[in-house]
Amino acid sequence: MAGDAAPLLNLAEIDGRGRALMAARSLRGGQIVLRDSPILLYSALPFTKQPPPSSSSSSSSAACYCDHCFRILPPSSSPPAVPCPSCARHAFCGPGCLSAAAATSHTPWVCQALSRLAACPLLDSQPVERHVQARFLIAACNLAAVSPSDFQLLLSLQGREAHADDTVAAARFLHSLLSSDKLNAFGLMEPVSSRDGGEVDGERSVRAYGIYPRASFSNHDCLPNACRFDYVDAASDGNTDIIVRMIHDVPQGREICLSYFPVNLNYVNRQRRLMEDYGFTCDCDRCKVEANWSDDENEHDDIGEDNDGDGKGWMRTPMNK
Ligand SMILES: C[S@@+](CC[C@H](N)C(=O)[O-])C[C@H]1O[C@@H](n2cnc3c(N)ncnc32)[C@H](O)[C@@H]1O
Repeated sequence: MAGDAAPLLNLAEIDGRGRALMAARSLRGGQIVLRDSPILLYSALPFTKQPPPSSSSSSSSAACYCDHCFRILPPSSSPPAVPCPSCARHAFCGPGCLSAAAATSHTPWVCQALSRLAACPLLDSQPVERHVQARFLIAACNLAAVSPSDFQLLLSLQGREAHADDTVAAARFLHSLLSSDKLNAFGLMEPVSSRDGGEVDGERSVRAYGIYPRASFSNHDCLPNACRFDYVDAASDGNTDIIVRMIHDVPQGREICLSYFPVNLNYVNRQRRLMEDYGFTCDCDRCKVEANWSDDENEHDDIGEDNDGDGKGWMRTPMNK
């Protein structure tokens, strides 16, 4: 992409689909075509009234994550996790993440905002999705303060520039931020073994969401030609980058698509999810075929395992994507 001497991907505008990633030259199956770093990361976990159990004393089977790099904190971590000195609610995998967080993702303002929200009695009646949206808004407002250029980039993903001069602009701004959360976030999945075998309601759950400015341009296809991977727990110093790898060869000029959820969903569930979460009807080659299947065939249970994951399921691993 941008900045490479001979880019593998370029950006194009496609009628009815908006911006899209295209193969700038022929690409091979297995080839890594994009590495991307997040401009924003936020926890996917609901707020709880109690501080999370400390990593050394926990007997809970639920996993705890570093609140900066989102690596798993092992139950008896050595060296132990470092709690935030102000709130003690948030923990970091080491002094490096603690000091990086204090300057970026867990500034004193974020710390106070999260603590106030956690103490808010109204929160109990809210669905997890609202908790996550609140986390996103706090992280996004903080980004505006700590990295205005990344904040502008975040807004540009929704095709809007920031105008904070009047009420309408402010409302648009908030709307665009919340849409951005829904449309552009990639889920970093919990490890397979962290909760009851890693499956919640049949799908792996998400530990954190990230906004990846270049990968965000990937459109959806129910039979994708690329998939994305993360390696959050693999690096000893934390790694929240994602990579996009080709599933098979494609010629120059072909659009590069991910699936926004597990590919094993049936036609009806895929269409429902795409309309509810992303606001479009999919007319990919697979949907054209499956649209003609009998009701019986289309309403069978989704089959197989969620074999990768991104909250939006597996291939694209943006929000739930
Ligand atoms: C993460 S964004 C992808 C980039 C987007 N096209 C853009 O211009 O910013 C997701 C949005 O892209 C559009 N989109 C993605 N896949 C599509 C598809 N297969 N058909 C139509 N629109 C699609 C939808 O508007 C969706 O909400």
